[in-house]
Amino acid sequence: MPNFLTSIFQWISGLFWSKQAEIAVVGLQASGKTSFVNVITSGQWSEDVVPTVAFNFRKIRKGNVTMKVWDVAGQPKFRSMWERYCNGVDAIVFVVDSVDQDKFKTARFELHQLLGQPTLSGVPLLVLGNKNDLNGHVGVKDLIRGLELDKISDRPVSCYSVKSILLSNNVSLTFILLVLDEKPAQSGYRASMVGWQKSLISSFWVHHSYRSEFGGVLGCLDIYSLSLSDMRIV
Ligand SMILES: Nc1nc2c(ncn2[C@@H]2O[C@H](COP(=O)(O)OP(=O)(O)OP(=O)(O)O)[C@@H](O)[C@H]2O)c(=O)[nH]1
Ligand SMILES: [Mg+2]
Repeated sequence: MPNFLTSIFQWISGLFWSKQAEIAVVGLQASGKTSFVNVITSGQWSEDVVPTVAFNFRKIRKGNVTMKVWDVAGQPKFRSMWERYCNGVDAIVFVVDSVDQDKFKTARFELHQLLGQPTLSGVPLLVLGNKNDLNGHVGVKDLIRGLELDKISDRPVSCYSVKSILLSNNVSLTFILLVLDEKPAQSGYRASMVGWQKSLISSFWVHHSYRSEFGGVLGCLDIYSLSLSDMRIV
């Protein structure tokens, strides 16, 4: 195709396929939120992270996807701010340190308290159990139980076990789009999930899928090894 036709084609397909999303990333301190956001925005893992004060805001564009990201601080004194940053977003990303099981109770409390805010009703939730490169981490099954994700019935919920140090920005964006594409059970929903699951399965080594076991949680996978170049933004 001549160049100008390709450009026109890209412009038209951009109109139909472009996605804009705004997300808020919350969770207890040191769970890895800023590390994850660094990966989404720069595609690179950085060792030099400092505890966030209040929040960081990032805007990124990749392919047809434009995403605004609020990376909110997790120390106790900042948690009352979470609701403000989550208000109006397309998805809440809740990051948990999957090794630090002593903190699950606090994480569960803070998560359910947040979701109980009337302003956030129905906002899709993506839970990332982070740091699965470390010994002693728990998989999605225990995360779902520990955080009582199966009790959340007023919004789409997904849970993935990951290591932010090994994600690429495509992979991270794909997770988020995955959540945004999950609709409450209705006709057509299953077909779209099957498509997504297939694209995930072809790109990842998936060790377990508990989807059928936990009716309330739409997508949940333990992801241990990734082929970083495979994920495509659609
Ligand atoms: N092993 C391992 N360490 C990680 C991973 N993700 C983050 N970390 C480490 O966890 C620590 C905390 O990471 P941050 O990204 O600052 O955590 P945060 O959730 O932003 O913390 P606050 O800003 O205080 O709320 C850092 O030492 C990171 O290097 C991971 O996937 N694996
Ligand atoms: Mg941070």
